[in-house]
Amino acid sequence: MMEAATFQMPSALRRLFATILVFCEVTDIRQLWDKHLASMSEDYRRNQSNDAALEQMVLRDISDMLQSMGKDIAGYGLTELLDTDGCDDGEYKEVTEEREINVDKEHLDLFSSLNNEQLAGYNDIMDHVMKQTSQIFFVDGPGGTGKTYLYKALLAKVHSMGQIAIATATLGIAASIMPGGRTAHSRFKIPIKLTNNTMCSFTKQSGTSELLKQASLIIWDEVAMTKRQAVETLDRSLQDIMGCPLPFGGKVVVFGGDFRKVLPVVTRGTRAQITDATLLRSYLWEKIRKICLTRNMQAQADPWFSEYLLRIGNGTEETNGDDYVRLPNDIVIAYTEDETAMNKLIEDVFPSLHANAKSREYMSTRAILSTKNDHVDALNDKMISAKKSYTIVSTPSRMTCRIITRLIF
Ligand SMILES: Nc1ncnc2c1ncn2[C@@H]1O[C@H](COP(=O)(O)OP(=O)(O)OP(=O)(O)O)[C@@H](O)[C@H]1O
Repeated sequence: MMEAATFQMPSALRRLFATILVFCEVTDIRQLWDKHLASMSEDYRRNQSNDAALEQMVLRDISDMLQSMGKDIAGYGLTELLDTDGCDDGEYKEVTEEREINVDKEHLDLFSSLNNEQLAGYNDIMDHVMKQTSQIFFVDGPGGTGKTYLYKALLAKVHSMGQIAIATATLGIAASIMPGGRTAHSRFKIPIKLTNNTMCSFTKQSGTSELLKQASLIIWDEVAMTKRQAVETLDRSLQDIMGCPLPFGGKVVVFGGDFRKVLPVVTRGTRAQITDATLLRSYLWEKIRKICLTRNMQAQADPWFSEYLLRIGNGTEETNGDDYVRLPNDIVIAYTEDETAMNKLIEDVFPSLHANAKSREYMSTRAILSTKNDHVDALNDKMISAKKSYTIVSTPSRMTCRIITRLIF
């Protein structure tokens, strides 16, 4: 934390703190908290001078992150997180925050560039928003087909009409790319332990309840990764606060995701148990209207690759007896004992690197992914030792899907 505090933003420090809580065995959490609270709250201090309120803001952010990792901040012996579901100046904080979300002109303009599939979905959803008629949607599309693009266009439209649109996602990273996005668990206060009867933990008089009542549109992305019980919990709670027996209390709800990707985590679960935990097995599934996006907007320049990915995701690509898919030779760099393969990988991903190393566009649109830090270090060392002033980043990036398959075998 001390090292990170010297060069990290406060939000990154808070994320690091939450990660340490979850994955490390800290002997004195309180001491770690006291030592780094000031650095973790630097950004909030600009608008908040009261120390107690400041501490609550940091606690709330860390609590949200812990919640997205399936943990409860109450179990770490930190200062108690007060329930802020209060009403100031006649309006709840949750509602004010949502109303204050700026409408991004760029996002409003996305409407004019939606492809046919996106546009059909957009019109259908907006039709229900305008008429306020109950409907659940599921935007089904493999990665790169423009689900987020569609959500951004929808959110901008609803916000521009002065109405409330709630953007959530199962994962924090997916939520963060939507305006006002929060993890679904923290936004809807979904309990960590789920049964077939659980309810969200907000009360009918709370700010969260008021926000949901006022919402014209609710978006929940990457829902394929969450357990169906979490979605069903929201369904029950919305019916309860709206006093309406229709799904989600009659709200317009848009789910999105891709069941070809990662499914919910079921500890030591069998394949059948994992499948049973998905939204596909929920009583809600048959009530959901599907919007299918099939055109890969990210890989437009490479239709073969986009179709290949689709075939793998759909399970239609030929496999051998053990369910393995053979990668075509032209996207594989064959492993060699010496450094030939590694050199080829670098040259393939970073062609004419020396000439382009100072180009932000060039460097930010390519990366080599590696499963191990040791390999990242080896690649970095190799490039740095060639007296070039750049590094390979090992973070997963949207631009790297082509590169993932170019690992050395
Ligand atoms: N209609 C469109 N016109 C131009 N670009 C588009 C369009 N739709 C999507 N894109 C671009 O395609 C890329 C992938 O889109 P997006 O991130 O929305 O896909 P996604 O389905 O959410 O992917 P993932 O599931 O991996 O998150 C982005 O760079 C986006 O800007």
